[in-house]
This record gives sequence, C-alpha cells and structure tokens, in this order.
Amino acid sequence: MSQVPTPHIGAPEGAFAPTVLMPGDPLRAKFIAERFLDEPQLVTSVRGMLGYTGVYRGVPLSVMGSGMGCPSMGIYSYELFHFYQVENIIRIGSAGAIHPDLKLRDIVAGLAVCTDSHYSDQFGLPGTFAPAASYTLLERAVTAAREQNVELVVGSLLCSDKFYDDAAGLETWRRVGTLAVEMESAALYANAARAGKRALALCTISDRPLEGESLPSEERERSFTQMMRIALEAAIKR
Ligand SMILES: O=P(O)(O)O[C@H]1O[C@H](CO)[C@@H](O)[C@H]1O
Ligand SMILES: O=c1cc[nH]c(=O)[nH]1
Repeated sequence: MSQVPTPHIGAPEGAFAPTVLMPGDPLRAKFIAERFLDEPQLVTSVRGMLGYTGVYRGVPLSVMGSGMGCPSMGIYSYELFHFYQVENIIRIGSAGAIHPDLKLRDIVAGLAVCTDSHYSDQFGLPGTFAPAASYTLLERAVTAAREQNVELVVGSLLCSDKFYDDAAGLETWRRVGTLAVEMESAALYANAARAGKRALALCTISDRPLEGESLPSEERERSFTQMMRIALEAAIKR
C-alpha cells in the first residue's frame, strides 16, 4: 500500500475530488481548470503532469492529465483510485476516426473497448477481459449531451499501444464497427473494474487517419470545449 503523496502524484490526502476529468494532455487539464472551475488549485505537478481541484457549479471537481498510452494512464488512474479515494474518472481525449460516418469534431463515448494492449493480462483471467464503461457515467454523459443538443456517438473504441503503426489494420477494425482509435481507455477501464470504481472515455475526433484528414490545431479548442462541457455536466449529475 503506497502512502500519499504517491511516487507520481505529489498531493496530500484529500487533494482530489471524488470525480476527476482526465485529458491526455496536462495543458488541456490546465485549460479546463482555468476556464471552467471556480478557485482552481494546482494540487500536483510531478513530471509536469498537472492536476487541479476546484469547484464546478458548487460541486468539488478535479482535472488532471493522464499522459499518453496505457502505461501512463495505468499509473495515474491506479494512484487516484487506490490512494486518493477517487470514485469516478472521465477521460476527455482526442481520437482518430475509424468509422466512415464520423466527421472531424464529432464526439464519441467508449461503451466498450477493443485493444492490442496487454494491460489487463495482469489479472490472470481464464479468458478475455472486456473493458467497458461505467453505465452510470455513460448514462449521465448521454443525458448531458442531449441537454446541450450535442450528438454523442456511443460505441466501441480501439485502444492501441501505437500512434505510429506499421500495420495499424484500421480497415479491419472498421469492418467490425469500431468507432475510433485512442490510446488510454483500456487501462482506465481495467483499473476501474479492478478497483470497483467508475470510468468513462469521451473523445473528440481530431483525425480521420484512413481519409488523411486532421483537425488544424487552432480549430481543436472549440470542439474540445463541447466535450469538456458534456464531461463537466456529467460529473455533477446524481
Ligand atoms: O488527446 P489525448 O487525450 O492525449 O488522446 C490521444 O492523443 C494522444 C496521441 O496524439 C494519445 O494520448 C491519444 O489517446
Ligand atoms: O490515438 C490517436 C489519437 C488521435 N488520433 C489518432 O489518429 N490516434
């Protein structure tokens, strides 16, 4: 059992709210904290992985970067769930579209996750672990999106260990209806399941790798803001 502060999160006991929003990018965490939270306090910056706690519509809420990939998400979400009493983590990431109907800036929710990651091998299960979202958080996000008149596409994500991939096989994943590729949801869902906690991955489509399209950086903020608002409202629903 690790003590707080943990090796990777330099924050004291009680530094995090029960719900944490987690973008991959720590600077996106800073943006959300400064733009949406009242009285945001920087609670950790170990390795530059910024984490903040503040208040959203009267409810304590935290936001912290996860870094890129399952190993990084695995470390931070484990420490948050097990040592900082965090109950809910909502990832707010970017993703590459696999499904042909998805457009740049669309927002997807990962009901289930297909993966090439071996993160959940550690459980030693006599079969295949199926990473899945918390239905409670998913329902709250779907409701929040509906209230905001924003379409939220719900389905399966591909969580890959590779951004640059010699044999990505995205066309093959397209055949089985996979929505989009990102890199952290499998570890997040596995850690939540093992800890008996809740997790959800929301992603904004930033690329269409099969079509060679990519969202210009100056346009990313607006569509990411839409996803942030869905996550923020979902986080405070009861
Ligand atoms: O925008 P974030 O949340 O980092 O998510 C996606 O972007 C990174 C790759 O560019 C990976 O972390 C991937 O999952
Ligand atoms: O993992 C990712 C994230 C964004 N865009 C991609 O193509 N892949």
